[in-house]
Amino acid sequence: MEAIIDLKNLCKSYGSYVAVDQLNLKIPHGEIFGLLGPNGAGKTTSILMMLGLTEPDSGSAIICGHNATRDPIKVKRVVGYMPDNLGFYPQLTGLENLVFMARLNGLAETGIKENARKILELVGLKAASDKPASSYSRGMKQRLGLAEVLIKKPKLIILDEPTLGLDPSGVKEFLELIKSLQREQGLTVLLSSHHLHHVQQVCDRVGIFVDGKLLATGDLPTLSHQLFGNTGVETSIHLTEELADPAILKAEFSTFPEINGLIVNDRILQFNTTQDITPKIVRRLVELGANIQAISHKQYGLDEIYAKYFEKNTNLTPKHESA
Ligand SMILES: Nc1ncnc2c1ncn2[C@@H]1O[C@H](COP(=O)(O)OP(=O)(O)OP(=O)(O)O)[C@@H](O)[C@H]1O
Repeated sequence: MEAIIDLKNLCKSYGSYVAVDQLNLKIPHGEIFGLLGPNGAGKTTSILMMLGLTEPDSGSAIICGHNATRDPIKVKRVVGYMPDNLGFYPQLTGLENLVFMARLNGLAETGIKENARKILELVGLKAASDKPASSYSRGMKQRLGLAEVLIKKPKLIILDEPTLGLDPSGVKEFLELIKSLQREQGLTVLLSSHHLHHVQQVCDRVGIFVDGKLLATGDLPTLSHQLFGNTGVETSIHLTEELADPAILKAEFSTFPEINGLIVNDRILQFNTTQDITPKIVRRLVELGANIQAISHKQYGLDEIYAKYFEKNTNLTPKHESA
């Protein structure tokens, strides 16, 4: 299937500062992709190149089959973009703002208000449609921003830091809305964020973007695998007494294909495994006569993955400062 976003060797510098460095990325139809990176990583610059609003120094951005640099108008027709700094006419109602935006986008006048009302209902603003935008909370403004994006019936929506400034319940609700749009309307979504947990909640795949470089892409297990090898899960088992012969135990567990490592430290057994096989390990230990006192279990999440990438790349971070 043709990729909705197809970026090849995309580069952009501001003077001697490299903001985006050889960005390669394909996003298929129907995916929610999270571009995750700290402030200044180059996320907005990449998005602007995808929209044809900034010209790349080299490389290409093909969006829904159109070259963003050569055909920005065609890209604009099929992509809905929500920037991180939303602006509305405060004295106009939500409905009036939306109708105004629909006209700006050249949408047909027939049924324009009915359609706007439907979209406002879809994003959960039905009750507030006739209230001025100045009375909207941050979360409501984000929803109105999303409504403005959806009214042009885009194939792809690009959301730059959509959860910025929302409280935890606002974040949850907004992300659930995005997910339901993907499910019900088959939308493809690219969202940028520097919040790990937000991205983790909703994205099918994540790209970790640091210092202009896309360091890794994949779903959580894939990223975990790339970073931690096969040691994705750590299970620690505390026994009531020390083992008489740890070598026997090690030999026994060496036959488990999921186990990559076993460290025996007095009464503590630490298993590194490709997947969570805690019940299987416990069963075998009990069969071998071990008395278990406690079990703890840890699966690497996006936090560890993110931290690991930053740890790995701390030597890259000062690049900007030295520019
Ligand atoms: N027009 C510009 N002129 C010079 N430097 C720029 C320009 N636009 C962006 N930059 C620099 O390029 C780098 C990448 O910026 P960009 O806005 O793409 O990052 P970001 O990941 O979106 O971060 P943020 O979340 O802070 O917006 C930053 O260091 C920024 O200062």
